[in-house]
Amino acid sequence: MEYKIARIPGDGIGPEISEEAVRILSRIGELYGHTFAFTEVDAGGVAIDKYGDPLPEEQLEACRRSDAVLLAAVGGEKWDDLPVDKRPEKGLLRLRGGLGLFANLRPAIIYDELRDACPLKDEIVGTGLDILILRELTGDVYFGERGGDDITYSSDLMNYHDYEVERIARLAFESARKRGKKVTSVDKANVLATSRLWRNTVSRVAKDYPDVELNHMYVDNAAMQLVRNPRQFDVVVTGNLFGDILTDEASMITGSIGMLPSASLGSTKLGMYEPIHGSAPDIAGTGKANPIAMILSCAMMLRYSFDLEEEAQAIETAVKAVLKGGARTADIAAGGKSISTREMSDLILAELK
Ligand SMILES: NC(=O)c1ccc[n+]([C@@H]2O[C@H](COP(=O)([O-])OP(=O)(O)OC[C@H]3O[C@@H](n4cnc5c(N)ncnc54)[C@H](O)[C@@H]3O)[C@@H](O)[C@H]2O)c1
Ligand SMILES: CC(C)[C@H](C(=O)O)[C@@H](O)C(=O)O
Ligand SMILES: [Mg+2]
Repeated sequence: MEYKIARIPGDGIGPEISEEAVRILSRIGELYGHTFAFTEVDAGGVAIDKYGDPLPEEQLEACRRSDAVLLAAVGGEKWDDLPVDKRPEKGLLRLRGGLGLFANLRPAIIYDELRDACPLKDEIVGTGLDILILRELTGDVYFGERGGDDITYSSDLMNYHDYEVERIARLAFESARKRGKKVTSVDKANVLATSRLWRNTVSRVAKDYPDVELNHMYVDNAAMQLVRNPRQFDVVVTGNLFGDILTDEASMITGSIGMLPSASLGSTKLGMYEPIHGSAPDIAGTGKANPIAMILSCAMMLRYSFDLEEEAQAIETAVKAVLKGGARTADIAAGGKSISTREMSDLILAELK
């Protein structure tokens, strides 16, 4: 069967890790008899340089015509002086909004093999820590009206509708049913009206899931609890901005931001898959980038957009085996010997037999 993938290499380390994703998927295709047909799509800084727009309409259309989108990362210092609506990151937001991808799944899983890179090793290594953070992705302050001049006054409107909260809350309860049967909803309902709406809506939806335990937590406390006792969490559901921040934190308690994949889903099978990290301009071109978050994002794509569970697990098993064998990129080497981006993906490829 042929699967059409829109591939967005983007900026910084993006093209480097995106290339590794193609190698891994091509091997999966050979092994299991699938064809992955890639169309390269320009988005982010590279598209600003080429077309003066971080996501020209025809690039978005190419994504719409695909079965899934594989995005590496966008952004970088070169475009840092641009106003928010013209920046590379705006291209990413337009992709998420334009494709209707309201649910961002960010699994934070502990790899016991990474013990030395894990700052909470004594608390969580060997405990099977597995948190699923569900981040609402097409609402909140990211998509609200903006105003001002960036110098004397500026504003970003934070807003949510009940239906936007309801659909992500339902996904959280459905996911929890298949896992640890616990949902923690994170908000700032002691201060924000949007969080009052969030909390009321999640509580209402919870009535349809009496078998799932629900607790509410303020975001500042959640940030602290993630470090103090991450094992209390099963599924975490939260808004766009809080989810952005908490997932970077969650990645670090499990070892490195270079390890965390994500799936952005909507109401159709067309999803977008991307590592949670950015374009890492500080290591771009050095061969130091960890390709694992990108490679695990491919596994999520196989699972959620293509229903290829066995193939998804083959990638995940190969990654685990390589980590078990001791291979480390610099971010997970804990000061020890490290290998390059290409060497890491060569090892993962070799495990895919
Ligand atoms: N999805 C995306 O495209 C995305 C996500 C986050 C940030 N960004 C953009 O990326 C640019 C840089 O942002 P930032 O520096 O705040 O965050 P970043 O995630 O790019 O980097 C933060 C730190 O983590 C390291 N890091 C990130 N990914 C790594 C990997 N795969 N392997 C090893 N180390 C890795 C970097 O070297 C850096 O020290 C900004 O323009 C930002 O807007 C894009
Ligand atoms: C680059 C930026 C727009 C993006 C976000 O804030 O959603 C990133 O930080 C992420 O986590 O995917
Ligand atoms: Mg982020």
